[in-house]
Amino acid sequence: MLLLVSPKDVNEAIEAIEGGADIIDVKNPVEGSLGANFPWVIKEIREVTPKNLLVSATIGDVPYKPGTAALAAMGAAISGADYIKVGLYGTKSYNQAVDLMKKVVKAVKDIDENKIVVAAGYADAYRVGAVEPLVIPKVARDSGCDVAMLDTAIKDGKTLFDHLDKETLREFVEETHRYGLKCALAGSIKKEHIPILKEIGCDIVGVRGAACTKGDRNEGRIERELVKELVELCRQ
Ligand SMILES: O=C[C@H](O)COP(=O)(O)O
Repeated sequence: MLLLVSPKDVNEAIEAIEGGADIIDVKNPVEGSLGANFPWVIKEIREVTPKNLLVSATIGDVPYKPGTAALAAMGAAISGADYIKVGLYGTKSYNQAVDLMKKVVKAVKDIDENKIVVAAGYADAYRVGAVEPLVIPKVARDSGCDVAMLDTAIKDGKTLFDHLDKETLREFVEETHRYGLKCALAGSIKKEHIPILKEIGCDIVGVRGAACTKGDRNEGRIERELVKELVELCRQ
């Protein structure tokens, strides 16, 4: 299982790289769960990241505005992101989510068909009125994405597993794999969750809080030693 770590600046990215993270996921936590960072931060992080490591960038917890999302995705791709993650926050149905993701896929793949597009839903979608998490694999498949992902929308200490149980997450993973796509799971993941995510066949686990000082995704900073511990658990 690969470890995706979400730094907010270049110094945190260096800690994630030195700690052995597989995917460096540029994020801006003050703008929300999947908050977008600035193009120049993505570019700077791409420049310090070894070529063999993937750089991911999230374009935000996006409203149902396909034009805005497509343009933001293009910006992330041009700034050097290999992975472009979209938080399906304002899309209220399967049809809206597919519509938006199709436009994002077109914008990104027109630049480089090898870039990876991630449709990210929320395990706690019921708390924010977003599209149901179990619809995300079909959204990803029907819009031409490469990865189906879940995170949590509200970062209040509740984890992915507080909203969806292991068997439901297993269904999510298996459906995603049936469609030939990869699966990423996140949401205040702690060390003890990693063996469970491996057991259900998850391909990529995403973390920020668990890699930060005192487990605090907002006030803490990513530390290489914490990243190393998480990497070891993913490799076991
Ligand atoms: O993409 C993954 C997120 O950065 C997860 O953040 P978190 O572990 O603080 O919930």
